[in-house]
Amino acid sequence: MSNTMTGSEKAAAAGTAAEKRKVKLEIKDMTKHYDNGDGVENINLKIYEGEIVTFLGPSGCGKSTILRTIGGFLDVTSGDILIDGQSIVNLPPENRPTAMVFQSYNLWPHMTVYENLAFGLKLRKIPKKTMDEDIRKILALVSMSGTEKKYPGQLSGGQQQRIAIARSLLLKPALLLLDEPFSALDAKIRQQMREELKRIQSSLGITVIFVTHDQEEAMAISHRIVVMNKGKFDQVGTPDEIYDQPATLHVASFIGEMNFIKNDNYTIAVRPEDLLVDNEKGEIEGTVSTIMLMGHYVLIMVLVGNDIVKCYVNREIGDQQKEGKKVKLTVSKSTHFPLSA
Ligand SMILES: Nc1ncnc2c1ncn2[C@@H]1O[C@H](COP(=O)(O)OP(=O)(O)OP(=O)(O)O)[C@@H](O)[C@H]1O
Repeated sequence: MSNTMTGSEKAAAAGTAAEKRKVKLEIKDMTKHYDNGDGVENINLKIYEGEIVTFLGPSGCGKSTILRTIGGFLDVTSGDILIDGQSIVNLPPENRPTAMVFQSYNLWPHMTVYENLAFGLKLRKIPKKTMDEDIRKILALVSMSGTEKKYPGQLSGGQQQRIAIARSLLLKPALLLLDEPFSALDAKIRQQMREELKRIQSSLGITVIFVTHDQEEAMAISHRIVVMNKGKFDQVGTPDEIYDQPATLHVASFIGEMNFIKNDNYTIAVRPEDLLVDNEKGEIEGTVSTIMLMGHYVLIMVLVGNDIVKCYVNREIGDQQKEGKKVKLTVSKSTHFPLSA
């Protein structure tokens, strides 16, 4: 995609490309209410072949509920779910063309890696020669060649999760469902696993639905993100679109760093990197309260009225500032929300 495109042009281009692709999953007016009334309401969504779509939102917003209704672990209250144009809501999980990977790897501890991987294939009566070949290939794909004889207890968390993903992929699902698959892993391994997942997904062209409450993870791996809040969709869009044009205050506050500056009519949402800090020119007056060197950039906290406004500036500009000094800020890009929103 051209670097000269604006965020909205990129989003439109991505949208057009998505429209041309085959719809893999369609959720139509789906509602799932638990007995206590909690759940999700009137969910509508199309996911296209070869996409990674992430459900992102705070704990309890309904991400896992939707994933489980797709996987068949929960019945829907009303509405329909279709994969490749066929309704799946009346099928048990084992008859759906989906495979689910959970946060806890769910490998059988008494079985070797090979036996864990072979289990589902044996149930499908796949001939041994084909099975061995498939297992060899999938282990290579998840960078775990040569581990066939190991037991899960002899593998690290990240390695166990690679095997769990390999096990799901062996069943050649139409849709791979991943429920917070990396949240038990430490930060560095987690980041590696994101890259691995993207590589695996693009080499197989498989359609993936990913659930996380980690916005950075969602931004890093997704073609599109569904931002959820209290059982509903707040916004569905590409990472660029969600970051540059948040549709609601919730999306604006949930994704990335954001300042909220109120005037008489609006709340102005402005990212720290979209504020220019100057000694003379600028529309907003404030006083530098703190300066922090963050590595390749500097965080300047500016007191505006009673609010602290965060600004990211380069080191050259950072070096010109001093705590206690009066400065002026210019907003280069922002989103306005009515005060009642
Ligand atoms: N089995 C259940 N019975 C009753 N209510 C439930 C049940 N499972 C979930 N809920 C409620 O439904 C809502 C959505 O829960 P869900 O687990 O889908 O959220 P989530 O976004 O996946 O959260 P988390 O990130 O914590 O897993 C919450 O209010 C939760 O309390």
